[in-house]
Amino acid sequence: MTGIEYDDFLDLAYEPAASDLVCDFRLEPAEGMSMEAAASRVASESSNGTWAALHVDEDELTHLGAVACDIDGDRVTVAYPEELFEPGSMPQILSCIAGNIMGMKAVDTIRLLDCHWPEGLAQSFPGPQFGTSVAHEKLDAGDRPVLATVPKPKVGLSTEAHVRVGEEAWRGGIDLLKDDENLTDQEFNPFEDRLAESLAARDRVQEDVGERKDYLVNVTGETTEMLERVDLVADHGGGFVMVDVITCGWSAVQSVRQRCDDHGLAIHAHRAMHAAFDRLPHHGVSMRVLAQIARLTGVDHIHTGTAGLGKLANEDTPGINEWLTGDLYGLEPVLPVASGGLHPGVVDQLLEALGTDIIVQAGGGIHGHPDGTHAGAKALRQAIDASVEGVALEEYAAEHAELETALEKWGAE
Ligand SMILES: O=C(O)[C@@](O)(COP(=O)(O)O)[C@H](O)[C@H](O)COP(=O)(O)O
Ligand SMILES: [Mg+2]
Repeated sequence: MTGIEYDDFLDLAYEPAASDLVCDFRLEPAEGMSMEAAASRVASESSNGTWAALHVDEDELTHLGAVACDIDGDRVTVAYPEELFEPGSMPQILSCIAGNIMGMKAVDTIRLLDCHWPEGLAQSFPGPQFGTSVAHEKLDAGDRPVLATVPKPKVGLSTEAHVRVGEEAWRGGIDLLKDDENLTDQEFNPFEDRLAESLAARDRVQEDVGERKDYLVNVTGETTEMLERVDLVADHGGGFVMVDVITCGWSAVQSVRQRCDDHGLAIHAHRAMHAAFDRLPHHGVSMRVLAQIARLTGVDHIHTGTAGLGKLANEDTPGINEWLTGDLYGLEPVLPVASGGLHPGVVDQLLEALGTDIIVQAGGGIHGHPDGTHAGAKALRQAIDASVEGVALEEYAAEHAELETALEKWGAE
């Protein structure tokens, strides 16, 4: 017989094995609880332990206990044996490292900060099908950022109006038209009509301007319905789908990835609701970890923030982007998306902070242009061209009226 109790899950001399999944947490023990005691409870409850001491027949047990192996201030490192996990199942992994421990009384707060993925477990996931290569495999962005726009207002436009706005933006220099997160298949703008007519407009524009364009159509919905929408996108000749990965859940993302593999479609990951997990610095799951999960499960692009330049709060965009594009056992890199409150006046600072291997999305920053969508799109493209060429926006604006008007309207911050 062997006994299993909380103290068995703490070993500060333990060196993680190469095959272990190693997670970094920030935690505040409950009043009267030591950091060691709290750490052992985190390791226990997130692997195979529980609050009562257990007595199990040695012959009947596979040792799957995690180990709290380092404590540094409010940081605790826990190493998980790979046998604990079902290869290729993100929901199962999260049920361990971000499951019940998030609600334990033993800690006042707990945040999963970072994960160090072992090769075996990482490679049990497909990773992106295209990743950063979409910029030249599916579009003609070359060395500049890919440009995207969401028609605004977010919802309520008829299909006809949506397509008109898209065509104006594409003709103004935008590469990707994108649905907003709350536009799916509503009566005022039904999914298949919107899809078919937008792609027809895309084809007209491509014919005229000689530059590839595409559409990030939002397929988000019930999983079976979502997979049928993915098939429809392929039937109509689209190259991309958009999925809201947090609201859908990772198992749905994994199903969409498989279906997109069949059709050669790229996946744009929007992340509505991410802030419910990552906004509070002492609790939840960091955006860094959410981005890691997104890369493993196979999205090609994901929103990661604007390095503080936009309207939404974000954490460590440069660090997350570095992880998304760095080496990971041969998995494709993910193209980060900067979006939210952006306009031509901040483009130079944005590229300075995040580089050019990104997607820049502007909705209000294009459709709010005083001269309308087409001028707004031209102004954003001009700001990008100026910044890539290293010319100051104001100087470039002197020769480009649309950019000049945008700078007058929104300034350079
Ligand atoms: O609805 C919006 O707010 C946006 O369409 C941006 O519109 P604007 O360009 O008009 O601001 C995006 O959903 C956010 O950028 C998502 O946030 P994040 O990129 O941080 O995930
Ligand atoms: Mg939106």
